[in-house]
Amino acid sequence: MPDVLDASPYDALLLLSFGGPEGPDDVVPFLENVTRGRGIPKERLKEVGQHYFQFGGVSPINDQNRALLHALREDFAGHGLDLPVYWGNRNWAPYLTDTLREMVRDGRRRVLVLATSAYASYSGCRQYRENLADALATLEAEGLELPRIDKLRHYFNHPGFVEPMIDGVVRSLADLPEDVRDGAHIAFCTHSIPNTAADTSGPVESHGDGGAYVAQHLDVARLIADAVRERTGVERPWQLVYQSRSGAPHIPWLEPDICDHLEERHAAGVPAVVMAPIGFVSDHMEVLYDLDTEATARARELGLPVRRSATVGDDPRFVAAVRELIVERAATERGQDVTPCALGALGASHDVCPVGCCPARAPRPAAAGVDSPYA
Ligand SMILES: CC1=C(CCC(=O)O)c2cc3nc(cc4[nH]c(cc5[nH]c(cc1n2)c(C)c5CCC(=O)O)c(CCC(=O)O)c4C)C(CCC(=O)O)=C3C
Ligand SMILES: [Fe+2]
Repeated sequence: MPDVLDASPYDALLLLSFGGPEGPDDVVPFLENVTRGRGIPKERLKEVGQHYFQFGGVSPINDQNRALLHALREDFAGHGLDLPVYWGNRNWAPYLTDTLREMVRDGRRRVLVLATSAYASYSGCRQYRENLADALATLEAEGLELPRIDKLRHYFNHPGFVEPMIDGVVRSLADLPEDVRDGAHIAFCTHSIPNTAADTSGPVESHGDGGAYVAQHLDVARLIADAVRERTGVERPWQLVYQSRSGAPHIPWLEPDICDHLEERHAAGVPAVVMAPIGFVSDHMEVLYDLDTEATARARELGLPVRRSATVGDDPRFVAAVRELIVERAATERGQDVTPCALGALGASHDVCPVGCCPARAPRPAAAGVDSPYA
């Protein structure tokens, strides 16, 4: 028998994700769910719909979450962590509200949330918290007793998130033709967001150009680049670049875009590039289309060899990291003195989002933070 791990006071984990379409008929309603009230131009939506149709209308994200769910359950069982795991999405079935209702009916009273988003920002954090508040409001209106909901801290700098990505970059470099391998640059890729959203990402005191969003990505990029240099014995230039921009062209979003970056590197004589999608937890559509399809096609036109390195997905080290994060947070909630596990210069992120953290354009209730209207 393994030692028993203590998850109390928590009685359930909720894997909370984005959700994605599972067939052609799902694509338009999914996009409507995602973009409701967000002012994304129609042209952009048509284009993004095509990305999904090109893959049979199926996003891989749901199967990736099913695999993660399975791996978490196996890992918990194997380590004596007695904590049931549920799964709900913000934008597609199984919907968060339905999952949370099921959890309440199962008698769950203290829910810990694992979001499939590792960094600070409105899109990666508060929007998830707003959707949790919406779900709680619905259950409240149904007369159900509301559980207390906490959210695990941002895990971008947890070794179980960073180490699989180091391996991934090393593997991608090894996969490049030998004559371009040592000269290859690394492009660390993440989702572009509006500059204003980046500047206000994270706690108020960390605001500055690019805010916590950019600072956290730079910290991870530096960790990976340093480890890759140590492992391969070659110093390679790297840069943080962006992808998947939407929104009106006159509103500034984080740049450079990966495709422009590849052109610029090629023009500068760089012989190859590894694209490392550090902003994402699994190989979902933003990776499959924006990097593997669009950016890779651009590179081919240029004659620039590129490789795209792996996301963590259900890597056993990431799964173990989730378990460690749970045990750590549960101990903190029980009043124990805990040293949170984190790599890099920034240290562990806060457990509970402070007031004003990654604000929305229009204030809305958000659960699992200091400013939550719920207990
Ligand atoms: C920071 C960030 C992450 C990473 C953190 C996290 O993972 O949460 C992320 C993930 C994802 N984004 C996804 C899909 C989409 N995101 C969109 C739109 C937007 N994303 C934004 C930001 C982010 N997005 C923003 C600022 C917008 C503009 C509209 C708005 O301000 O809300 C749109 C609308 C069309 C478009 O314009 O692209 C779609 C379809 C999928 C699912 C992929 C699949 O199906 O496999 C995933 C995992
Ligand atoms: Fe997105």
